[in-house]
Amino acid sequence: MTTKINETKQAAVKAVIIAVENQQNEEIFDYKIEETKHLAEANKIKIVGSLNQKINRINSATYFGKGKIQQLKELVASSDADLVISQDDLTATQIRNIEKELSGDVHVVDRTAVILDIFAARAKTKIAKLQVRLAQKQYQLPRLHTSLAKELDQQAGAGGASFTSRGSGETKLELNRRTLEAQISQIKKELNDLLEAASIQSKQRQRSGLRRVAFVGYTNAGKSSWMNQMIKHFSDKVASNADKQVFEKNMLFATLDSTVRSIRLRNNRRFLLSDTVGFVSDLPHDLVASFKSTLDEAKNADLLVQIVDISDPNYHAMIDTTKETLAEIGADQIPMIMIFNKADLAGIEYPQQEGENLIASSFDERSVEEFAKVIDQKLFADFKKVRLLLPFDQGGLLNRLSKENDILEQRFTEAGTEIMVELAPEQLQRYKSFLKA
Ligand SMILES: Nc1nc2c(ncn2[C@@H]2O[C@H](COP(=O)(O)OP(=O)(O)OP(=O)(O)O)[C@@H](O)[C@H]2O)c(=O)[nH]1
Ligand SMILES: [Mg+2]
Repeated sequence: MTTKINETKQAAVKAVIIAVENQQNEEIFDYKIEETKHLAEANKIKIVGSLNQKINRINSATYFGKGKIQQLKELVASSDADLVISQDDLTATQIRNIEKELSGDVHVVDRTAVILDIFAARAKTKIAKLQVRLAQKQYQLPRLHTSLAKELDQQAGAGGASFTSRGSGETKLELNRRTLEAQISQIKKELNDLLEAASIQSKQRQRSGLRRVAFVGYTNAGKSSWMNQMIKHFSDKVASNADKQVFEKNMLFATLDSTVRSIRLRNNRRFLLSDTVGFVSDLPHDLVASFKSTLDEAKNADLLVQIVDISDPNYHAMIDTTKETLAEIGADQIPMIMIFNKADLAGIEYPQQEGENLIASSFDERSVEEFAKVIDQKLFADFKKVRLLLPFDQGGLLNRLSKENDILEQRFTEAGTEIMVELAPEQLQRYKSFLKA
């Protein structure tokens, strides 16, 4: 029976959430506290209490007012908490002042720090790691001279992450602004080089003329699961990694990189499908900025498919969160349909079309087939079936067309190759001189 010892050894960090409630956030206040709880849990932090104050203005020195800080002290002591997590971003002064009030080893962080921590722990690829490092450093910059800043740097340097769950041994190293700025530009440079190499691929895709669809939505809604189902059933087996599945897991922010796969429907219509990072409310601006290239996958899509976990009681708020994040990355004008996913858990009949949207489960083959139909109708609605006559010296065109479109008929005549093909409006424009009267 060593479990007891193991338990104490790995005892989770215990934290108290503090939040300010005002007219702007009262409607979504509970949802956001709930969200922070989940974020903390994802970092193996146990929430042992929460405290909120109804004030219209946050105290610039101590976040809460005087009396509330007193209550916080008592709560932290009685619940034996090691950490305080603020719902709003804190300044260096606020962190320092609250920590002083609490004394002892209790640390104060904000929700943004918790999110950065999760991202740091999840990042696997070189690009994702650098993107997180960049966001961390930028977050650190205005918070220099707090205990957090020192520790952050120490952790990042060691390749580790967690700065909400404190390790022991604080560094003596005093970081100055210039060192940090130099590190930031170094990371940016490294990242740019890597992204440049990667963007050659994405430019090639852009030029390919294939329609692009991106899964978007709240974290853990099932985007990667849908991606994998589409790869399994509709993969266009031309590229070497065409069948390669993506990582899906019941955890927040399982996906930090975007993946693009070529999909071929049963009627041979083709498009590019991408899976990308999930959203959460108030995603830190630094993170959004450093994940720009990853999020561009959504921004450059012709159609967005928002995956919604309809079994979650907060799914309406999650839809709003997704809408706000899409607006922040400049993708709110792109046409969008919804998959109300996890209908199996919600006890709703599926698959079921509701207007352009689908109630479904990614676990269900019929749902996947139904989604293929929905996509087919939506994505290719403006395609036109035409006959082209391509002179024999235009072999390149025929080659290109057969890569992007399904050649429905083909026959050789004296004047050239006559084909019947379905074209997108922009292709129709491009090939109009070859239209057969
Ligand atoms: N019951 C049920 N579970 C599902 C369904 N679709 C996905 N899941 C589960 O939901 C969890 C999250 O799935 P993912 O596909 O990783 O979610 P995601 O949206 O990619 O999440 P992030 O990458 O973290 O943003 C996994 O445990 C899946 O097995 C579904 O239709 N029904
Ligand atoms: Mg995912």
